[in-house]
Amino acid sequence: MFENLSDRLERSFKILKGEGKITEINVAETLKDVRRALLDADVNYKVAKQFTDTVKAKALGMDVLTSVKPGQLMVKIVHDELATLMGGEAVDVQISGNPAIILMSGLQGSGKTTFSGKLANLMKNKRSKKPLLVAGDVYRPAAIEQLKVLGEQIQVPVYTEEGNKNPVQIAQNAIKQARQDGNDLVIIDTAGRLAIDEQMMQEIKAIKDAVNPQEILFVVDSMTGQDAVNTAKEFNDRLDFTGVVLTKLDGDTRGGAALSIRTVVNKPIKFVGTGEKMEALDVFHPARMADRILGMGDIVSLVERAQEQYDEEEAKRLQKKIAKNQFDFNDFISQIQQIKKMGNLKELASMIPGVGKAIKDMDIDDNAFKSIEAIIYSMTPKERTNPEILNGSRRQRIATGSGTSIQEVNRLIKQFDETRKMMRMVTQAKNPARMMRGIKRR
Ligand SMILES: Nc1nc2c(ncn2[C@@H]2O[C@H](COP(=O)(O)OP(=O)(O)OP(=O)(O)O)[C@@H](O)[C@H]2O)c(=O)[nH]1
Repeated sequence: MFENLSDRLERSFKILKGEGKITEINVAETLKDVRRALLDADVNYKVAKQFTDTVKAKALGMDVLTSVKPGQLMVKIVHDELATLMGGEAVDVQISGNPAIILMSGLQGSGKTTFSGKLANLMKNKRSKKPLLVAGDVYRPAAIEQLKVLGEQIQVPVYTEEGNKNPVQIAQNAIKQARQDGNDLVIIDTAGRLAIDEQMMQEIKAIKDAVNPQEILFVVDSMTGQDAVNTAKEFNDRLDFTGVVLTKLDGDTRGGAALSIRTVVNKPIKFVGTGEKMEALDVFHPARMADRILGMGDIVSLVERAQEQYDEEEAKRLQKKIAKNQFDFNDFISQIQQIKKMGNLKELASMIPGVGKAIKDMDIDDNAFKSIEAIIYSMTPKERTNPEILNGSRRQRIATGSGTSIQEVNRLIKQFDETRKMMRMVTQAKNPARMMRGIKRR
């Protein structure tokens, strides 16, 4: 995401970074370039103009031209202004109240149902909440079904009233049910509507008035560009929502909506959706997003993502096995699964500073682990726990079973052996002499 914008901005700053050639003229030129880049990324015209005007004023105020590193100072000013444009500080979602009630709004297909599931999952796992999901789309039976499937997947109950066509009643009944069952968070998914559909706009307003939610989140597909900003405005006029959720930021979006929405509706962006999986949800941090736009990477989010998925118990168990030299193919595959849980590989790699641009045209296959998994799953349980018994004929059988080649199987087993040796050495590192002997033997 934002690739075009970060490329363009980087190019605009290049002139400024060149030594000794900075003049008032090329600062002005750069800012013109910045504005053009913003407009091309689908940022609202007024927002882009206001942005460059502010940057200019700040640059003059700080006497950029006579500073030691004018180029870097300009980048910093633009970075800080980008963060301010997107709201400055991260704003948390309100979950006080028992039950706390969160109402979803947004256009058809914006990703409301998927986000409702992701939010319930996050609240359950990270905030120790007991959420209840409510299927408030009375028009599309498939939408109710979709929510039920998600609920099952993340193990969160879903309240439905098939046959009842009154979403206000459904929402009220769901809240009663939540009180009875001790659910302290109610997430109400509603029917996707077109802003111009008066009846449907009245309906969601009626739900709001009846249940008085702590949060009304406006879910918007970031790929819709300028339209997203207009729709946000219409929904905000009617509902006075409390926050914005940008979905599909993993897609081929130009990102302008993210930059404009905050200014246009003056409501914070609270979450961003970055994929179809239930884990693909990030709390929105303006400064980190500014880093990303300027190609500085987002290492903090990457570390957080790793920590979230890191299973301490599992790590302890593994450590013990490694120490006893019992690390086997079952552990190997469980490690792969942990990495996969962190999300899309290309997206993860692009959070590393400097890597985003380098890999933007590269095809990083999310199925990179597929053949490894196929090979391991084609082993018998005995082979997985005792890799030593993998002789030639067993390897051939595994290759056939997994639809790979004997070379691939050999390569994997070799890699596995090396990993095991390395692990063993690291655990012996407390005894350097033994470790050195180990290295010499290799
Ligand atoms: N790549 C990507 N796809 C997403 C994301 N969020 C949702 N989707 C996909 O977008 C499509 C629409 O999402 P839904 O959650 O069904 O949208 P909705 O707003 O509930 O749609 P209606 O039920 O028609 O109102 C689905 O195929 C989702 O898998 C995201 O962050 N990234």
